Amino acid sequence: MRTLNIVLVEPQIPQNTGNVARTCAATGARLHLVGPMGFAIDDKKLKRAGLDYWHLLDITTYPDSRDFFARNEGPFFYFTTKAQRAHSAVSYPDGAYLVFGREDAGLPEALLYANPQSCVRIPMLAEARSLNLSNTVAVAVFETLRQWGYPGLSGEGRLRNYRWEDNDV
Ligand SMILES: C[S@@+](CC[C@H](N)C(=O)[O-])C[C@H]1O[C@@H](n2cnc3c(N)ncnc32)[C@H](O)[C@@H]1O
Repeated sequence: MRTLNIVLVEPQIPQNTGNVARTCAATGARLHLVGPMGFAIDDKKLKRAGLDYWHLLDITTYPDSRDFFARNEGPFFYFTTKAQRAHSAVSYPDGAYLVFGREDAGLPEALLYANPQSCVRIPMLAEARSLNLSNTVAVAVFETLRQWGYPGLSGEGRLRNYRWEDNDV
């Protein structure tokens, strides 16, 4: 079983973190929440967006980035609109940490300039400012899981009695 780590640095909007928590719970990704955050971990909006998936979640919280980087060795991949390389051009290794910035300010520029080779961008129109944080995480998680062959996940729903024909789209 492979390990995927999702890191939210200073998230501010509880519904975004709740959505991310649900994505992590449904895929087995570990969630790391790095403070200071814009809400309390027991916020009702956070729990509501995560629905009843919290018991499936492997979650760790950190007071700040210094504590997070002291306790985790990477490899880190920084998701930022400022990167030169597309997120899908990278082969994500087992144990990868996908790192995302706060909704208003993104990741600190000093961190990005210190690690330009590890920065990736989900392609967008040049004039678009950014994607929503929780959508960005979903795209990143599923690109990584696609590369890994969806380990431990099921691609089979309940429509089992249907047989695909060659001419089905
Ligand atoms: C709402 S965005 C932050 C916007 C901020 N003004 C910026 O330019 O970074 C929140 C986070 O989502 C991620 N993100 C949003 N759009 C992205 C994209 N196209 N490629 C990579 N990461 C993206 C980044 O991690 C970003 O820090």
